[in-house]
Amino acid sequence: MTLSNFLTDLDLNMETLINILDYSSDEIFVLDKNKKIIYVNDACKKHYGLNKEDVLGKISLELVDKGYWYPSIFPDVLDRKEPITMKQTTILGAELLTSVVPILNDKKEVELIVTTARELQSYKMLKAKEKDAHQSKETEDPFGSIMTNNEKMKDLLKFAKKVAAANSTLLILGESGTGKSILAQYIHENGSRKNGPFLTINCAAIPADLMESELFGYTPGSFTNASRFGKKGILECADGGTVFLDEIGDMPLPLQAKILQVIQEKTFIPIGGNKEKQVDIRIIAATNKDLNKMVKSKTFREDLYYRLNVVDIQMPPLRERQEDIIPLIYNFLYKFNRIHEMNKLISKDCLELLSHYSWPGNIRQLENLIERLVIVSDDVIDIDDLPEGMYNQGLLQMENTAPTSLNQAIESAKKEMVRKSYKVNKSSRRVAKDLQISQTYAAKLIREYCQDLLKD
Ligand SMILES: Nc1ncnc2c1ncn2[C@@H]1O[C@H](COP(=O)(O)OP(=O)(O)OP(=O)(O)O)[C@@H](O)[C@H]1O
Repeated sequence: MTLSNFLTDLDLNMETLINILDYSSDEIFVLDKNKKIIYVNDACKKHYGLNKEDVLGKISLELVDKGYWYPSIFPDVLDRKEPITMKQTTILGAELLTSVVPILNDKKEVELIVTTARELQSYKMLKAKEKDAHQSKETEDPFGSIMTNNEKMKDLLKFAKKVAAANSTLLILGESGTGKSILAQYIHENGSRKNGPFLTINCAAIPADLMESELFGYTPGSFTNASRFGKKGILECADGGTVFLDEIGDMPLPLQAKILQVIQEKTFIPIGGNKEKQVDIRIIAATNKDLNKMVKSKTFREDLYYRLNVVDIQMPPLRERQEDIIPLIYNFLYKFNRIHEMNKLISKDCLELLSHYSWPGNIRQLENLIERLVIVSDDVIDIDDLPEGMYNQGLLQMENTAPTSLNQAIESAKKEMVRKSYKVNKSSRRVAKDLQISQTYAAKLIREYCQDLLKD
């Protein structure tokens, strides 16, 4: 069979073509002469965590300004009117090799700009990013290693950057798994101590006596089983840097008193010692407990609470950052696909359900779930692969998100009818007939509402 026969048999209409382009693992991106994005394929989701609808019609510079990718390549192409290939980094940490080809009209003016972008290497989520040599100041990724699309989180990160510069003690509050530890690290990396050590102790994970020796160290022979050389504690090892006291709400009261002295006097005495040691450290503490309540019940020292609470930062739970759920899913999918040498995809229905789930364990729960799904699911992670409780709760939540306006209700009825009809009829011509609309309009609605079905 020749290629042309094959294409004729395929009934290669617009729908089929768009469907084919969405299968491409490379991103395809088309701009008009005003730098308005007039086409993008499905790959934009995994590269930027954005749906096509969020991208189409936007001026490319708006997305560059929001940090979705850098450096910008289009000004150069418009200027030079010749193809350019360059390395770019996206907001999700994907490294892309991007080729841009300008299409010129008879007058040698740029009519269209066609871009293809291929992933170069794994997403570098949460690792300090080396700045790309081409990266200009204006297009610099504004939040470094922490990824977010949520406005409240962006404000929080700006605030964190500001307080990073000061040397004050900080308290980070928030539910478990919301990213308190990585925020502490972010603050350290953005402050004047960034070249010093960043050491963490998890007060909930180690017994009280061990915690004391870990923090303060001990002198030679100070207790049975102690090393005869003694040992430096975390406070001393972190001199010139930052100590992160994770889960400080679990620190025993006697140790709270010793930490208070470190904060106030910058001095401490190692276990078994009699000489004070001086340290230059910044303390950042975090907890998911209600310290105020603990102060009232006398399980947390009031004076320490006020010393720690000079500046506090409240991490929002993931359920209040709904726009971050899908990008984070793609990040972790990418990460675990690479770690486990897999190439799993995720269905649109599954994504929708997960974005309505309440995530009580926040980002850590999401990360663990995606790793499990990458390992246990078939080629495409689907709703059936989810733990039952999650499936039921997500579904319930989706059903409860009922339309709140007439327009939304019409939109959702339209979507349901188009999807139903397309599932049965499988072509825009038959859908048009079924719903008594023009074929062009039917094709448009199918593209809008049935992307996932087009691939079946
Ligand atoms: N913005 C983010 N982008 C990507 N991954 C994140 C983000 N925030 C948190 N994570 C990941 O989620 C997991 C939990 O984050 P982290 O340990 O910082 O949370 P936590 O609030 O300190 O948790 P806990 O209270 O249990 O100590 C980590 O694996 C972290 O890498």
